[in-house]
Amino acid sequence: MIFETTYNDNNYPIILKQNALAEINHFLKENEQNIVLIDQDVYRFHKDYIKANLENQDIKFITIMSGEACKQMSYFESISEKILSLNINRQSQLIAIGGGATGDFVGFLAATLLRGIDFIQVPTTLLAHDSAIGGKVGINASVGKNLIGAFHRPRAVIYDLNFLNTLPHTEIRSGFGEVYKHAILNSETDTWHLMDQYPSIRELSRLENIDTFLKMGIETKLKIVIEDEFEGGVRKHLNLGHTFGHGLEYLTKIAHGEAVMIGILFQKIINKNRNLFDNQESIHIFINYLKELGYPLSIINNANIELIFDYMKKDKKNIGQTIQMVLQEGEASFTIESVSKDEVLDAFIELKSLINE
Ligand SMILES: O=C(O)C(=O)C[C@@H](O)[C@H](O)[C@H](O)COP(=O)(O)O
Repeated sequence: MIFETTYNDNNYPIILKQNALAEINHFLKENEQNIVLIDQDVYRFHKDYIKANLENQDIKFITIMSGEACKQMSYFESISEKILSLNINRQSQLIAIGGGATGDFVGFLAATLLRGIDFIQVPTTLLAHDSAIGGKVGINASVGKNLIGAFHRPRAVIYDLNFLNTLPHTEIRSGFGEVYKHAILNSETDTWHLMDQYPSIRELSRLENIDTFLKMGIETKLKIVIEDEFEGGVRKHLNLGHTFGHGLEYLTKIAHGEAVMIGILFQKIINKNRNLFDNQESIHIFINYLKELGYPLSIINNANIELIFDYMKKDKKNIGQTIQMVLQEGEASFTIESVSKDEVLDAFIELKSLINE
């Protein structure tokens, strides 16, 4: 499958298929530096496959720390210096091979080195079907996630489904969180269809038909980011589950998409308390589903809501001193609303009691 963005200019393709990696050769620059920055674990597992697919065997590889660990300012500085020591110029390009964190980090290097050079996203996880598209790139600050960043479009996204075969369960659950989010944003039909296809972790870990749902996710995301690239309005909906999720993730270090799924649950409780889309029944169905898939709900028992709330106060959607959350008003209908501290504390007490029922 090939998708193409439909901006006014600088469009890029998203190539999604088994063995997509070979397509990268069409995007390598002749007589310029192409530098691969690759998650060290991905390099360990897949270096032979990756190198076998590259026609230019002189490409420089730099392995980087795996996962969120790379998204630190000190690491950003050291890798920047390393790349600059290779005498790059504005025609050079970076190639990010790894999960969402790798893409965010390498994209931010590309956005800032020499005030901006090209980069290619080669996502290797389920989660990265979301993060590789739309141009959000960045690193973390000590006070919160993704607080230092830019919007910088990739030149191409090459999504080789072969990489998904070696993902551990946590990583599958994490990516599935974003797939699920896209289904909710899209329609109730897609959400039920997804739940029917993957009723438990057994079916989910086989990832049968996952390309159908990745297609749905990518189409959903593309529609939104093309309408509102810089997150002035509708793009905020893509942050569903992230206000609480980012706080929980940063505090507990659980995987991003696992935290987002718990953030979606938190958002459902607030929806119910405001008589919006959810009710007791829909929340119970969702909790049971999360349990079937093995999401780490028990992490909530020892989480400190005051600390999570401090992270929520740093969320980029906030206006003035108020926390803004994505809430659901109806099927595929979302709104951004201010949420008070009392409301957050009440929802957290309810969340704790519901997961332990
Ligand atoms: O693309 C977007 O916009 C999103 O919000 C997608 C999110 O799933 C993704 O995790 C994103 O990186 C979060 O962005 P942030 O602005 O909340 O840091």
